[in-house]
Amino acid sequence: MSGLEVERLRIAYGGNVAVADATFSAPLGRVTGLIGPNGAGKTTTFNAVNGLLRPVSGTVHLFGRDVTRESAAARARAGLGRTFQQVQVCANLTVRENVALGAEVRLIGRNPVRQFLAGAGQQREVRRRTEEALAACGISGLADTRAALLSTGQRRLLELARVLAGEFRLLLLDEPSSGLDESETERFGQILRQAVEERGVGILIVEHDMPLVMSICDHIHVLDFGQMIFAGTPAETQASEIVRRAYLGEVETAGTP
Ligand SMILES: Nc1ncnc2c1ncn2[C@@H]1O[C@H](COP(=O)(O)OP(=O)(O)OP(=O)(O)O)[C@@H](O)[C@H]1O
Repeated sequence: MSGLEVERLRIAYGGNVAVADATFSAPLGRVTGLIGPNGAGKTTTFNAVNGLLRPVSGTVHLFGRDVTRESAAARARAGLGRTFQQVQVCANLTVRENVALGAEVRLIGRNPVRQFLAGAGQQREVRRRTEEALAACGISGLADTRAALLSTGQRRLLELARVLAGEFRLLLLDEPSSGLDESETERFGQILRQAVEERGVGILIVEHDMPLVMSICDHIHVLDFGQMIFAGTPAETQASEIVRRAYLGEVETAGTP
């Protein structure tokens, strides 16, 4: 089944067009990269896919359904997961409690009465998913630690574990490796590949860390000044003269793709 399909998406802030007629897809069972220089329109595109921004024109299909007019909450219920550029965790809860939130929202639902009445079976399932996600992200040893005490890298892993504990079918990741050191980034990449291969989910990732992008993506789309300028495999993207030129001003800071 199809994951995300975006067609001729146009997004403007006031009169300024930030994304111009972008067409791309992110199928299930694949890691798809969305890259481009600073200000290219990647986060703006994510926000429109997610439902936080309304496009001027164009369509967003999720799992074969047109969700262009649907809210962010409805898209989340359909199976769209997301992390943000700024890590968002509940600082006063423990790592385990944070991760359990991800499992509870999807299993028990939004209705507080249903949460109160959640059966033992559901609670067991929440616990199982929580422990599984903690282990997958290598943070079981931190389960009882308050999130406020974690390093940025550990918070990133916590955020990922919370999403993995839920039931998303397609995950949007916005610069997930920022704040991670090299070995944490490598582990992060392995966790993502594992989720795709074992659960058949799809991932769309915006990321500046080119070694990570090149090692985990099956397919890459490149944005520049709001336009899709290239799409191809990691090897094709690395070899592309068009992509290289788009990145020229950033060679020293981000590394060329
Ligand atoms: N809230 C906003 N209001 C007005 N213009 C905005 C807003 N957010 C982004 N822009 C503009 O839209 C364009 C695309 O920005 P966007 O943040 O989507 O790019 P990006 O590719 O995610 O950049 P980065 O890699 O730096 O995060 C930029 O020109 C930016 O200045």
